Amino acid sequence: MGLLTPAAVFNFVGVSHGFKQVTALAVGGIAGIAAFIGCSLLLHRRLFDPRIRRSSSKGDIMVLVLLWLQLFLGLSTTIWTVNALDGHEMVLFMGWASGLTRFDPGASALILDTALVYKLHIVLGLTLFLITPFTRLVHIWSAPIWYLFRPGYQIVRSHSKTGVSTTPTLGPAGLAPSFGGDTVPRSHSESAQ
Ligand code: HEM
Repeated sequence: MGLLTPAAVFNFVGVSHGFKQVTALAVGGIAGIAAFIGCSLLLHRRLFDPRIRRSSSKGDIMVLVLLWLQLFLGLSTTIWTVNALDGHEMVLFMGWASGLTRFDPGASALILDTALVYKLHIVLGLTLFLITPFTRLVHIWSAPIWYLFRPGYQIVRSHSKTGVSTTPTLGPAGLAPSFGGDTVPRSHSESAQ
């Protein structure tokens, strides 16, 4: 959003380039660190939890690896950005982004002299958009408002009469995980949790 909003809008509302740059660095940096920690945990789980690993396609793993790399590159840009707090580099990126929306073939010339890490981050960012239709990332184009209105068919575990643990356990390789208790649709469950 920040890159695609025309500079004239920021000028109109009185937000200077320096203020926008520092805000983007601070807010984006904090959000980026949180996302990096979360993505690392998810990637570790997907790679090293045997049950999750068995049900993951190559595409599922690739998407997480690319997102992890993208976050790493994005956070790395901050090392360069702290030396450009007046926002002059950010103005170049904004010019490049608005050039893209106008199909301006000369847009890339604006960012030719910026650090390599920005370019790697941009190439990978655009690649993530490119692979979206072929991976699980496709869900970013859906607006899941229908979830608010759908009937309750969430699957939950019933309480076992025998007192046997209902903790999910690993089934034989290649099969779905087995559960200690019966699995029943929520609408039939006596005590939906
Ligand atoms: C085509 C897509 C993308 C483009 C063009 C892009 C561009 C940029 C640019 C120019 C910066 C430097 C901003 C500055 O100077 O302050 C940046 C920073 C950053 N980007 Fe991206 N990015 C893209 C996608 C992504 C994605 C998908 C993620 C997360 C997975 C991400 C995470 C970050 C982070 C954490 C920072 C550092 C914090 C900040 O400066 O705000 N970027 N990005």
